[in-house]
Amino acid sequence: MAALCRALPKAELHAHLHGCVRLPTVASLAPRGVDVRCLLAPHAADRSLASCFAVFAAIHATVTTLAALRRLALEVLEDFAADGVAYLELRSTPRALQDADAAGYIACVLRAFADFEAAQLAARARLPLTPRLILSVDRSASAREAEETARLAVRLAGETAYVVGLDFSGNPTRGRFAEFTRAFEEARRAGLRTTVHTAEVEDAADTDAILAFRPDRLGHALTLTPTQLARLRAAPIPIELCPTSNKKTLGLANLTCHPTLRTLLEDDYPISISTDDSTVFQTTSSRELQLVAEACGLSAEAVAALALKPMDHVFERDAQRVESLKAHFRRAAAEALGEYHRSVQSWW
Ligand SMILES: CNc1ncnc2c1ncn2[C@@H]1O[C@H](COP(=O)(O)O)[C@@H](O)[C@H]1O
Repeated sequence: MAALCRALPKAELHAHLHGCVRLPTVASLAPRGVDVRCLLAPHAADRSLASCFAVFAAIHATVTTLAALRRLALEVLEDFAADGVAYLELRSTPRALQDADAAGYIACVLRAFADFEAAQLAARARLPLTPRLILSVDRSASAREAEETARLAVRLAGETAYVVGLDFSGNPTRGRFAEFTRAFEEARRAGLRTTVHTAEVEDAADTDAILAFRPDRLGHALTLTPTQLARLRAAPIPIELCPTSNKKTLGLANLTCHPTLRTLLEDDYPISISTDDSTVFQTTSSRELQLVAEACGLSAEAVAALALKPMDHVFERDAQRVESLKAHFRRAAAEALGEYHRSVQSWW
């Protein structure tokens, strides 16, 4: 199953740039006074939300220049491509660096995307990765900052195909979606797609406000009340599930205790399986797929279908491109399944 999951083409829809950085890079860049030991193995066992946010603070204190950000972004793209991710919606929160403002930060990430694609083309990559960017609004920030981020996202979406949406994330114990609705309405009016971290911790009123807004996708959606779940079943909004992240932040013994995974799979609800923060949770897109397959006893065909499923709710705006990506996915998945069955037969 591990080999099949690695070989399948994957679409990663929920990955935060700074949560996916390479550890050795962060360790080598960390300035004096910034302790990055919280990223290392023994500490990684504790990934409560509080621990995650301590890690993000250490990474942000390390990545303070455009050169560091560019290196980081290129490495993240390389790592997802090496894991067989063919379509990636990476998200990141614009912030000022020592040598750039928030707009300069995003311009740097977009240049890294373009350079990465040019390098793939030159290398004639067999399964090239299509990168897209979602700008994140941090729920700890002010409504004014959120509106600036929304306006930046709208402007850039008019200038480049790379920018496809607006996300709401950050420490879920802070802020409320209702304070930021204006920014998200502005983005939606301008044609941008929206995804909102929802019910990562228990907060039924916040979840009600998010569901009333009806974003294009929901992140996590873990602590839903029965009424909220029924509402979603009646009118589905695709959910981005991040199994290892969910297991760790909720403190679950294993994935079979996940509050929604099995029921959403059984309902054929629109979901995507994602990493959230591949470094913080020490995982990959392939591994997340494999963990779900093992926890839910999926057949090889069901896993291949699950890998393809997110392509139905990507934020890519070019419909023709989505269709050609899907065709590409189906061909590559058929090859991976063929190889899997051949290897199982020869094993017997
Ligand atoms: C664990 N679950 C999570 N829940 C909520 N927000 C999260 C998150 N994981 C990451 N982020 C958000 O992404 C930022 C890091 O990447 P960027 O600096 O934006 O590239 C974090 O600071 C947080 O705001």
